Amino acid sequence: MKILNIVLIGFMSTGKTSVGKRLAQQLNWDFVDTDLEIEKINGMSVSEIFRKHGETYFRSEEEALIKSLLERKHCVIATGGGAVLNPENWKVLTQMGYVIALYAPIDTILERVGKSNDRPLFKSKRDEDERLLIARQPIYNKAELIINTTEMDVDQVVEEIICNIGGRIEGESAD
Ligand SMILES: Nc1ncnc2c1ncn2[C@@H]1O[C@H](COP(=O)(O)OP(=O)(O)O)[C@@H](O)[C@H]1O
Ligand SMILES: O=C(O)C1=C[C@@H](OP(=O)(O)O)[C@@H](O)[C@H](O)C1
Ligand SMILES: [Mg+2]
Repeated sequence: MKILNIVLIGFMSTGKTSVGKRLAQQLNWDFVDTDLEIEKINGMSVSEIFRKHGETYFRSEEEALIKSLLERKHCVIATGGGAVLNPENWKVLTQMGYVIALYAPIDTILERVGKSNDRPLFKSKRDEDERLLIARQPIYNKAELIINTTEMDVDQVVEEIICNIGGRIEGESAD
């Protein structure tokens, strides 16, 4: 099966946004980060949306945005970490393309988030954050490809994806 779009899922700070941007550049595809699109539409950051309107509003914006992507092709889509918890989003995203989960263990995630955490659902408290990671991981594990990014930098993750997709890009000839 040819790949029409690539969808990146996974926990906060596993690298979806950074990898997605670079992967799209390499493939010469569009890059869509669902959080950035929601920020553009609402004229404020995700954390401001959570503060002013609450998570329920953010999730409805996320669902509407993901639905609006359905007809797109040759896109790399970086989702927010909670997007695939909604079965409607899962349906659209799996229909759109090849779903890849990025994984990192909690200590790597804490290092990557660093001190400048602007993620409303990330508490920078190891036990609490790990509980959320463990609760969500079974959903991320439903992806067609899971990449453990612990020992990899962003370029290596991009390389791994490009190697994995091989000649399966839609629009490329089979030879
Ligand atoms: N493979 C990696 N190795 C080291 N740092 C990374 C890696 N992937 C992402 N980062 C860093 O981690 C932070 C969060 O990355 P980001 O792409 O925003 O993740 P996500 O979109 O999954 O939340 C950023 O500072 C980014 O530079
Ligand atoms: O995991 C989540 O529920 C969230 C992840 C964030 O995106 P990243 O995964 O890109 O940090 C963002 O969508 C929002 O803060 C909620
Ligand atoms: Mg992101």
